Formats: sequence, structure tokens, C-alpha cells
Amino acid sequence: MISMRDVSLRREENQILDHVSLEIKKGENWVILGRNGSGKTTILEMLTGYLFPSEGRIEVLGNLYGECDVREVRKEIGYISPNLLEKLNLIDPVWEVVATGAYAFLRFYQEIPSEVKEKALGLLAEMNLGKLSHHPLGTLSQGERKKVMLARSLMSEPKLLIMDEPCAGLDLYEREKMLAEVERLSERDITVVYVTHHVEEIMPMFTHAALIRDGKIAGSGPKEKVLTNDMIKQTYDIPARIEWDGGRPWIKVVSGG
Ligand SMILES: Nc1ncnc2c1ncn2[C@@H]1O[C@H](COP(=O)(O)OP(=O)(O)OP(=O)(O)O)[C@@H](O)[C@H]1O
Repeated sequence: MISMRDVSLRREENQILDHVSLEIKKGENWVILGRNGSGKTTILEMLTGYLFPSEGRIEVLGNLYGECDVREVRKEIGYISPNLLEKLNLIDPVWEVVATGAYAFLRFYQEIPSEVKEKALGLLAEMNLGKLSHHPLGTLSQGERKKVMLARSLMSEPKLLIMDEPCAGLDLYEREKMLAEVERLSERDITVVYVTHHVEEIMPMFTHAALIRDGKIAGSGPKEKVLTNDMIKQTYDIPARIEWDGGRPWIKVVSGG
């Protein structure tokens, strides 16, 4: 599904990624954690082909980057990033914003086929946003907008869904609503790669984790093996205790550590 081998990225004297290797197989869902500036978004930008490594090889969905048309590969990848939300037009009705996900553009300038509209309305109904389908995007709460982004990304039925901090800025209620939708992705035939700052967002559907520190992989593999007290300390320089509850890890900072 995804293979990153010895991938490095340098910008002038900055080593942004340093020999990163990750193998993500079909049926696995990965979460990527690491401190601010550790290189998480850079990895996502490489997987989506927006950044090319200085060294190493990247293969996504059977396509070797550098030897394929990355625009074609992107058709099979859903990418939810804070940048995309900023680009959407707040006056557009919600269903139309979702429907644009079927195409590689942000707005419609022609009539939308009825089956595309129906599909968008169906996805919104599944996410309990049916009543808001005809409201302008700008009238929705931040949490509702994030769910709209998720619905939009599913329009093209991607094989790979990449999510960059989808719960950033959400209150507890809206975060849990969004996470419930993330958990439901396990019912779909889709591989998820999810970047977050918060361990408690790692829902049961996630199988694997990668910890990034200073552009290097500090640890990667099945989540229970990677999300340990020691590994968290190594990654964040904070002594912490992980407790698993309801299939999710919860973190406590150890005081005086
Ligand atoms: N175009 C660029 N030129 C130079 N340095 C860059 C460029 N893009 C990113 N960086 C640097 O690369 C490092 C990794 O950035 P990246 O955005 O991948 O980190 P991140 O782990 O996603 O951070 P955050 O959690 O704060 O979003 C940072 O030090 C950043 O300043």
C-alpha cells in the first residue's frame, strides 16, 4: 500500500527527514505522532506527491514516485488537511462542497449530475449532517465542517485516506463526534494514515503507530508495542504514563519526572 525506504529531505542545511522508512500494508491503519516540527506533515506531503525526497524511494498504491503520473495516483488518495478547509468557499451549500470531492476541483461552474448530488447527500446523512445539507458551509460549527471534509474526501472512494490533525481545535463533544466517524472508516475498504498531537485520538480502528523525532523514526509498528511509556518519553521528552481504556490509549504526565 505504502512503502517509504530511506527517505531523506534536506532544505539548505536543514535535515527535515532523515532516512525514514515505513511500510504500510493493506488492512492496516496508521497514526503518526511527534513533536511540533518533527516532520509529520512533510511525510504526508511526500505520500501525496507534493514533496519529492532528496534521497530514498516512495511507492504508493503500487506507483513508484518519480516514475508515475502523481496526479493519477492522487485520484485514489483522500487528503484532509487544514489548508484545504481554508480554500473552500464558505457561502457554498454543504452538499455542493461535499460533491466537489468527486472531482479534482473546489467549486462547480456547471450543473452537478443528480447521482453525484445524491451520493453527497447520502454521505452527509450517514454523518448525521443531513439537516445541514443545504446550509452554507460558513454557518456550520468547526466540528461539523471537519465532518464535511471527511464526507468530501470519501466522494471519490479513495483507497488511501490521509488525515492531518482532523480534530485540531475541536471541543470534547465535537472531537468525539468526529472520532466516531473516523472509527466508522474501519467499515470501509480504505487505509487511513492519521497525524495527531493527541494520543487519546487513537481510536480502536488504528492498528499501527509511528513516532517521529527530529525527522527520524523513533519507533514504528503495532500500536501497543510502540505506544509505551518509554517511547513516549523518548519522543516528547516528557515522562508520561499510557493507560488503555475502551481500546484507546490515554496519557498522563508523570509529575516531578
Ligand atoms: N519548505 C520548507 N523549507 C524549509 N524548512 C521547512 C519547509 N517545510 C517544513 N520545513 C521545516 O521542516 C520541519 C518539519 O516540518 P513539518 O511541518 O513536517 O512538521 P510537523 O511535525 O508536521 O509539525 P507540526 O506538528 O508543528 O505541524 C520543521 O522544522 C519546518 O520548519
